[in-house]
Amino acid sequence: MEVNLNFFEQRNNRKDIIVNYEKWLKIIERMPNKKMHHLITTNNFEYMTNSQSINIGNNLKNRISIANLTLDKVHVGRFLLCRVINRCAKLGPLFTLIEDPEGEIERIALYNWVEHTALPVKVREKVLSINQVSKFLPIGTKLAIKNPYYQVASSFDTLINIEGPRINTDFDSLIRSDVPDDVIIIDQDDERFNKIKWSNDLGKGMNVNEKDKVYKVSVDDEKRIGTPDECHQKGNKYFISNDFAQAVDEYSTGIRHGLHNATLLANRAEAYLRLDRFKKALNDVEKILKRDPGHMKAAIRKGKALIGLKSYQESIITLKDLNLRMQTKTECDDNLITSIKQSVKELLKRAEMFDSENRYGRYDYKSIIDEYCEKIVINQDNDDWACGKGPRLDHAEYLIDDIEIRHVKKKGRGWVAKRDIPEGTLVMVSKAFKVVYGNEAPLSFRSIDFTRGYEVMNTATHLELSTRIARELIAEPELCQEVYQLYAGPEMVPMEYLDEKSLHSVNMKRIEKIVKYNFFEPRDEWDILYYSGNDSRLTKDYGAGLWILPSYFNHSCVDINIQHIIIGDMMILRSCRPILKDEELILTYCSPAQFYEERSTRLKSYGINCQCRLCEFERVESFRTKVRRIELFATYEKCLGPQLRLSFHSPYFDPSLINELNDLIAESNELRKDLPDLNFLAYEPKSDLAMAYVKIGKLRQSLPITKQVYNFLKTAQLLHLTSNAAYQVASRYARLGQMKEANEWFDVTLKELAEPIRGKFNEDEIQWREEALHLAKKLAPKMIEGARNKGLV
Ligand SMILES: C[S@@+](CC[C@H](N)C(=O)[O-])C[C@H]1O[C@@H](n2cnc3c(N)ncnc32)[C@H](O)[C@@H]1O
Repeated sequence: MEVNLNFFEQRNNRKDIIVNYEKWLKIIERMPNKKMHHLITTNNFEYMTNSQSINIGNNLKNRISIANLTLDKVHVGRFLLCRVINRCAKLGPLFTLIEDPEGEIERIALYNWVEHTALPVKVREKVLSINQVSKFLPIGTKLAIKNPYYQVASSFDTLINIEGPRINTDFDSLIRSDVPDDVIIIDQDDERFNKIKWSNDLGKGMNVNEKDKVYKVSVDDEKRIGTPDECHQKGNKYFISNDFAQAVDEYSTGIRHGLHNATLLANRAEAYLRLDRFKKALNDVEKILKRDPGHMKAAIRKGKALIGLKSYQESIITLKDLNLRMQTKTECDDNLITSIKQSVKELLKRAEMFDSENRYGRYDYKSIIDEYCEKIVINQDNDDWACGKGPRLDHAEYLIDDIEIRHVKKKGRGWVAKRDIPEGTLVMVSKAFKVVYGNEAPLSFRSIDFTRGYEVMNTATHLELSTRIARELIAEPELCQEVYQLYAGPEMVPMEYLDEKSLHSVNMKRIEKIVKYNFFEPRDEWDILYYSGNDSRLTKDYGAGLWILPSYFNHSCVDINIQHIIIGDMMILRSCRPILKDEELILTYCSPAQFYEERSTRLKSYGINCQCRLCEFERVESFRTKVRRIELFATYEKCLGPQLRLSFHSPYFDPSLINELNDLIAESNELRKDLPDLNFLAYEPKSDLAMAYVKIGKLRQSLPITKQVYNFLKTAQLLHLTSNAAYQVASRYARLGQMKEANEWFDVTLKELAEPIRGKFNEDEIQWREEALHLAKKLAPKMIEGARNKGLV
């Protein structure tokens, strides 16, 4: 990392460090809760896991002072004796200022410590005020930090800066510890440390008062415990402001002190539902219904909780029963009853839809795409989803009965066909276990990982994903096994060898590995956002998500038989060619259009030595051929391509470019003559060649080349590009006035766009065009606008 190290040569003096720190605390104090919440979400930048056991007693020989810390070094086997001299703040880690006995002071960041050591599970997701968090380490608390890491970190200001740090200027020094067991709180009476003289007085009122020393606090401690009624009101207040976790806390306090209170339980159930804690919601409503089977709100919430728990049939029974009871309630048919009747009807419809999706794979793709387009909108001013949770869609999962997970030679587990599967079959619909979209990684950590230098990567998104998975598992430990059974790399023992305790406890290291080997990237597949002028982070940063069942598909660069499409948080997987009984189902983890070196570097990081047709061929390709292909590519990327793009947009087109393109294509064909269906280098120059002929008015010459591009993309299975290629053929026919052919090719375009999502249209389907057009209008509005101008729509 290129950090201006001069900075450290003139370390700020004690007073400046304190003043800066306090200024920073003030900014945090004034920050709205919502933004704080965004900043606290990343909490795991682990630099080491094998903490060394150090004796911090005997003669304190392993003690190191701040002045002796070396930058960018983990001081393994040493410990830093220090005491807290200011208040704490928690963003990702817990930050505070410390001084050592020599009187040197420094900022410190304790990662994971609050989560593992001090904070009750139920308050982990909350934003803690500086006063609340300062109770963990009151001023004067003495600490021994084992294996301290003196790090170059972003300055405190940039931690809360929307833009993130400006490399080279916004860096500072920081002592950090990632392993909670490395942070030892020293008892005031610990004799080993009593003889140590501290060069500074903490000053009046700064000595730690034993009764202030609260290492395990609950946010509730601050409040007087109210009556059930007060808790109810407070809970409702939080509920209305969408703070459902806090509302649950209030209702829970009320329930604890008010024995059985149906209203509190019903409200808490609704708050749990909003937090997707369906089991807890179900528990609450079951308690109510046991005493009062006629409690309508409880019955509705039971229906909702059962949908959340994927017990669709049970939900339908509950809701139908309620519906029946509602019909008889004619005598008191007031507004409330009418609105409950309406809710029950709608909920029942949803439960029936989920049931049909889940059992038969019957999805209404039109409404799914409508829902996606509605939910993907981002507020222009604040980068937040216009629609609450973003494009997380409300649908059930589906798994065909014709496939199963089996052991596959040299690949571990994989999906295998139990029977023959025709092309275009829906084999699976999966909802993300957790997903982080490009705009959701915490602001200041989005594109730069401070610990690993300048590399711009999606690691911050991966860490955010790991953190969210960990939080989910903390709340629902029974889900651990679902996640832990996924491949976690060669260095992690398979789940079968984990003991009972490990099967139910959150293991961040394992989660990070699982994310590394199994993540998928949700992206704007159809450029809807791009074309709608939405310049949000979502168009630039890919997100990352974990989908459980799709994680068992193995990879091949080419000749795949499964195509996967991500719509919001929903992954749709279809066969893209016929699959035979006992054949493995494979999809691709990377684009075959990349060079072998790029692909194999990425695949190596997954431990894959790919044996596909393309990799096998490219591995033995002569060095000369390889170099020539790279040269051709460079010529196209750096010279010819940009020149062409300029010419396409200017009134004059230089026809000599056509010769250059033809030469380049001919040579790349020659280099790949043994594998013509996989000459990925040629298809972009070929598209340009077709366009060049259009430009000089030779449309007839352009047509066969455009068709070749389409056919190549189709056989090479670059299926996300085929609809656009088909559209080029249609438009060229339209320009020639051959409307019959133009319309035929526009039909191909619509099918290429819609079929990966909704499956093959039947030959005799009359309405197919209407449905395909509906999807195309939503997903490719720009293309449809063009088609309309050409008289194709
Ligand atoms: C997402 S998982 C796929 C399921 C995995 N095979 C399992 O047993 O859970 C990815 C891992 O599967 C293995 N894998 C996937 N495709 C492979 C291939 N073509 N050749 C060898 N190993 C492969 C690699 O170990 C890779 O890191």
